[in-house]
Amino acid sequence: MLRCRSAKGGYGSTVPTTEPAARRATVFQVAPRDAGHGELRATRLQLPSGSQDDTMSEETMTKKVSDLYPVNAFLGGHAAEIQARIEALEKDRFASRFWRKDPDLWKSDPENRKSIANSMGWIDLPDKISLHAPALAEFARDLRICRFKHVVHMGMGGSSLAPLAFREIFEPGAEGLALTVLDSTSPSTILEIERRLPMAETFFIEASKSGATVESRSLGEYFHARMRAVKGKGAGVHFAVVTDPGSVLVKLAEERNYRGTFLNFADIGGRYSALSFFGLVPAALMGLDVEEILARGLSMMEACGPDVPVKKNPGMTLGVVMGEMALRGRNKLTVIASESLSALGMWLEQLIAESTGKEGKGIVPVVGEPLGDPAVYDDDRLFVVLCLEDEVDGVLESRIDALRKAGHPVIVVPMADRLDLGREFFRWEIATATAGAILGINPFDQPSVQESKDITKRFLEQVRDEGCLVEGKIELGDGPLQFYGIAPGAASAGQALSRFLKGARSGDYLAFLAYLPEASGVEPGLRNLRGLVRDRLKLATTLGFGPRYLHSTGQLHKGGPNTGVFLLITCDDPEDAPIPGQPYTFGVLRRAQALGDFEALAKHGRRVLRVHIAGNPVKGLAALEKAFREAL
Ligand SMILES: O=P(O)(O)OC[C@H]1O[C@H](O)[C@H](O)[C@@H](O)[C@@H]1O
Repeated sequence: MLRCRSAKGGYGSTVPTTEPAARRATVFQVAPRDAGHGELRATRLQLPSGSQDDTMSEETMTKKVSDLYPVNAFLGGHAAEIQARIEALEKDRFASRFWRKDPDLWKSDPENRKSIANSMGWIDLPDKISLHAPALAEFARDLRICRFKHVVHMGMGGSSLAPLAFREIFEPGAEGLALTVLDSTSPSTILEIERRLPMAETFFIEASKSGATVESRSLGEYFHARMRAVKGKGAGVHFAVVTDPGSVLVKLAEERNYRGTFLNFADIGGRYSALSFFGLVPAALMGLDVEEILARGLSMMEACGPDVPVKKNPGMTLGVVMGEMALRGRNKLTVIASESLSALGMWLEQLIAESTGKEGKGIVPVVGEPLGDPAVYDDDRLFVVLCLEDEVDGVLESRIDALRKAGHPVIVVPMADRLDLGREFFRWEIATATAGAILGINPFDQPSVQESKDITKRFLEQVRDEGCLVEGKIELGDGPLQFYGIAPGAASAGQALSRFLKGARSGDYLAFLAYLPEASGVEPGLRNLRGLVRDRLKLATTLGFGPRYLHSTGQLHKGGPNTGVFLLITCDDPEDAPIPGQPYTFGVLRRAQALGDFEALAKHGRRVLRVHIAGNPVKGLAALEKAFREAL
């Protein structure tokens, strides 16, 4: 339902002063649908309450039941177990119960049953949200008419990773706005965006299901204050929120006359929200073909329907493979994504890690690790190849073939084109929820995420009370590297790392938790470290930039199996930015988040070491690589 209301503030102020008078008049014509005063038209898009409906219409589900989406799977000797599991699920009427949102497929205690029943609003999203695609296109058209050129999407985890995938995988449409996704508290990232984008032509989306996430709230306040400095009371026309009904953002948007309020379904968790307003609003503003993306999602939804046998269900069979492989020790789901699809890997990482990493169980997604020869991998891997059909070349094929020949299971998921992203979002959501049932966990909650947040809050209160963060004592300094939390007796960086890595066993993974700028030179430096550890120790490696990973793999790190070895890397911020209304800056917030997670990991008995880089992070990473070479 699209509801228009008028609000004070004027389009006039959003139009560059060079705007021809005729165009300005057109802008004003868009506005007065209800009030007729040439005032700002605010959009409020609310999804129908039918979201809680348990039943799919006959028509929807029988239209095109198909098994058109097979994955090409080599099961590395596990075909019999997988077949047996498929038969067991069939006997248990898994598919029809799944579509009836039966919580007992996962958990039977009252608390989990309630949480699961309230989290399955995503299963028919491609169908029920497609009604709203024209309204999204209209919203995007209004922004174009008002001469907006850029959109900044601010959100964390499930509220930003699908937009990031759209941003990285697609070129903006011919008339689309250029999308920037901001999911960081790094001062240099924030200031770079502020310097790069002309405020008068920039539109901001604050996306948060809860409306309470500290990063998104701080970013929203920062850029609203900046816009007010430029536009005064007219700042609101540059903003929209995507959130759940009743969140503080709804009220805020009303008070500040924001241009748009997109109310999502409350029964969809962040990581299952790609095809809801959280993913689709930025996609529409980029000028993407949202209707076609949803049509692809719908075709997968139908192929995964309640009447399709599990063995022909492209989402559930994938989930069975993921779950069964994990139970058999192959729980490092290693994504080999072609360059153009690498951002899909980041979305998948959150979906899989946060959904399955709990109760000491979990599937560890390994994304962005350089592809190696079969000999550098332990037998804890399940490989998944994500590629566009026309990107599969002889080199990739022969490398995949080598993995198969060495006995590693490999699944190839080809996409006909980029629009198939709609299809894959849906397939992997079904697959992950199915794998969750096999592992016997609730795939829709994230009980361990709060702990780091609580400790971070304690550090920030310390700043409020004492004026600064207390970081603990540097236990070893070696050139630009300063170590915290090392085993006693180490006299050099190499020795500190050697002692730290000594206990790493087959089946463990090394996670690099980088509170570093995502600037040129940093990522290659970290990539080198990953390659080194993987090749020398045969350990799976992961990389997360802080604070993004807290909302992605953070749950798995603390709630999953105690097989992670964590190297947390911080560095100095060369510049900083204030957070309106707070006694601390973005730089302090980010450091408090790093310290909060370090403490939470230690509390869970995880093996964790912190190294701080003094000065240039690229040089620091080079020193770290040298130390790793000494240690391994
Ligand atoms: O959308 P929000 O309420 O701001 O939540 C953003 C993120 O916050 C937490 O970290 C959760 O673990 C994520 O699942 C969620 O996506």
